[in-house]
Amino acid sequence: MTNNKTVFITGAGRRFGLALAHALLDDGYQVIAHYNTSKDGIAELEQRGAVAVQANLADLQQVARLISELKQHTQQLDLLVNNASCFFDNTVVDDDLANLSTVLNVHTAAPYLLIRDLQPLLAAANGSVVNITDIYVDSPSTNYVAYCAAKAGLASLTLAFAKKLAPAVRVNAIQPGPILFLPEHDSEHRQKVLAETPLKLEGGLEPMIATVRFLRDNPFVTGESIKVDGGRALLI
Ligand SMILES: NC(=O)C1=CN([C@@H]2O[C@H](COP(=O)(O)OP(=O)(O)OC[C@H]3O[C@@H](n4cnc5c(N)ncnc54)[C@H](OP(=O)(O)O)[C@@H]3O)[C@@H](O)[C@H]2O)C=CC1
Ligand SMILES: Nc1nc2c(c(=O)[nH]1)N=C([C@H](O)[C@@H](O)CO)CN2
Repeated sequence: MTNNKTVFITGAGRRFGLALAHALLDDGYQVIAHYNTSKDGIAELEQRGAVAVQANLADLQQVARLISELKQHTQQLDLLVNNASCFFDNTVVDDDLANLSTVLNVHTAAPYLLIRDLQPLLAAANGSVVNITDIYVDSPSTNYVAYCAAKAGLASLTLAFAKKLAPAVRVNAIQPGPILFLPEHDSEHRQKVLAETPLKLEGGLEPMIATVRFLRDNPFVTGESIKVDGGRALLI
């Protein structure tokens, strides 16, 4: 059963983006799922009727092409979720300056272009944008300096576009904490993070999905940023 509403999710091929895409398919949305390399997850979504679009968001020419492709698929956009992210630490960034551009483009420049150029489709639906930032925006990690700066840029875009696009379009953010560790995160890292997390658990993806639904469905919230972090922001 479709609700005749359309969502575009970046980074929908794995982990949170993939889970969110499945949840919005469950809600009856037409899902346009962006991916860069995760084809397996995307194939699952396509089997459920989602439309897949590929782009490396580090390359702003590909972002421009992605926007053109999107406009061929739909004339309205009820929800845009800027989720794509590359969690590069200082070593990765300092080893290759191209990675610095990647971090800044994926987290800040690409969302800027997507919101700017998809604004007419969002306004046509009185839609909204949800930007996925990070609790590190307010208390940057010294090990992920460029990543935190780029996410802070996305947080600033949230406030600016909330002002600029009102009343037709709402723009909000979610600041995750430890929702889902990476496979490479060892027990020592996990224990350290959970020691800094008052609720003492890895949040999982459902609290994030519930928060996207809250921001999507609440007509009187814009320019807001909600922490979904088990309280970890209190201690870092
Ligand atoms: N997991 C956690 O505990 C936390 C997560 N967050 C944030 O929550 C969001 C979801 O987290 P999570 O699912 O763990 O994220 P992941 O790091 O697992 O995945 C991020 C997604 O971004 C996409 N991506 C990465 N680089 C590029 C690129 N150059 N071009 C296009 N797409 C790209 C990937 O696409 P593909 O797979 O197709 O290559 C992937 O689907 C992210 O924004 C993250 O920063 C914040 C704090 C904690
Ligand atoms: N793109 C990603 N960004 C972030 C992740 C992740 O897995 N992918 N994870 C974190 C958390 O801090 C996590 O590492 C807890 O240690 C931050 N951003």
